[in-house]
Parts: sequence; C-alpha cells; structure tokens
Amino acid sequence: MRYFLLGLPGSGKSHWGNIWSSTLKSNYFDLDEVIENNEGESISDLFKSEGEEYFRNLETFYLNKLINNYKSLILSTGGGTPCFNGNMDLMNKQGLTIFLNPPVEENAKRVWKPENTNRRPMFSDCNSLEDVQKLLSKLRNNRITYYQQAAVELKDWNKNTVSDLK
Ligand SMILES: Nc1ncnc2c1ncn2[C@@H]1O[C@H](COP(=O)(O)OP(=O)(O)OP(=O)(O)O)[C@@H](O)[C@H]1O
Ligand SMILES: O=C(O)C1=C[C@@H](O)[C@@H](O)[C@H](O)C1
Ligand SMILES: [Mg+2]
Repeated sequence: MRYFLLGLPGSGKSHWGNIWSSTLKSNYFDLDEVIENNEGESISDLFKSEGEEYFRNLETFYLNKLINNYKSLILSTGGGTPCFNGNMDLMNKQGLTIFLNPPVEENAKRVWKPENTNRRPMFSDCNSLEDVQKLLSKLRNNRITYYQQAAVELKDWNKNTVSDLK
C-alpha cells in the first residue's frame, strides 16, 4: 500500500510518517527532502532562483517517480502538493491519502518554535505566534477543498496510531 500524508506545514506529516514507517517497516520518504537531495538545492533557494511554478513541476515529477518506483511507501508530501497539477487525483488513484488536521492553534504553536520557523522559509516574515496563526488560517482556507478530498482525515492529532491508517 502507498500512504500519502497531507496537511499544512507543521501538521505532523514528518512526525507521524517517521513513527508509522518504523512500526510498519515501510519505505519512508519526505517529498521536500527527495527534491532537495536530487536537485542539490534547498527548497527556499529553488523558490528564489526558479520560482514557484518550476518548483511545483518538480514536485509533480518526483511524486510520479516515487509512485512508479514503489508499490509500498509512506510519503510525507509538501504542504502545497495536493493543490497543484492534479496531484490530489493522482494520489487518490495510487494509494490512501491521509489528511492530518490538528487545530490551527496547535499547528501554529509547533511552527512558532524557533527550530521549526527557521527551517520553514514560508514563515520567515512572521514575527509572532499570531502572525503564524494568521498565515496558517489563510493557507488552510485556500487549500481545504483539496485536503478534504483525502480518503482519511485524522483530527485526533495526539493519539494517531497505525490502526488509523487501515
Ligand atoms: N502529535 C504531536 N504531538 C507533539 N508534537 C508534534 C505532534 N506532531 C508534530 N509535532 C511536532 O511539531 C513540529 C512540526 O511537525 P512536523 O515536522 O511533523 O510537521 P510537517 O507536517 O512535517 O511540516 P512540514 O510540512 O513543514 O514538513 C515538530 O517539531 C514535531 O515534532
Ligand atoms: O505549503 C507549501 O506550499 C510548502 C510547504 C513545504 O513543505 C515546501 O514544499 C514548500 O516550502 C512549499
Ligand atoms: Mg515535514
């Protein structure tokens, strides 16, 4: 089975992806890391040098590549992956899509931790927890129609277990 984890930045895709992949002994990938490792450039540099459209096309290219190469995997997608180039339809056809949907206040608290804000360039202009929460709410409003196409939505963000995936 292929499991695709979806959700806003800081929603817990990497957190749960790591836990579930070790429990299920499954291949685990993070799409942002796959892009960075293959392109030899950070996501923020790619955004700066080539622009968002170029990045979104890379995202779709590596998503397809992983799907073609692995019948079984857990993939943490990028926060925007489901919203571009028909990626959501592709993931729904090729595996189980799981929307991690913690309360926005909790999501914001996680992103606001310095170690998390620093590695998420999208939040670099945020100067307070309130700024982070506003940006997350805006992203959520723009993206919810895609996220809600997921086969499974997990709200019980503190207690998700492998059995939730089945
Ligand atoms: N259920 C949870 N309980 C406590 N801490 C959590 C939980 N889920 C995630 N975290 C913490 O919140 C932070 C953000 O989570 P994580 O990195 O998994 O988000 P993400 O969805 O992968 O974000 P991104 O899209 O930016 O990669 C991390 O420090 C992580 O350890
Ligand atoms: O939410 C988004 O649009 C993004 C999230 C990150 O995971 C990266 O994929 C990139 O910074 C874009
Ligand atoms: Mg992550």
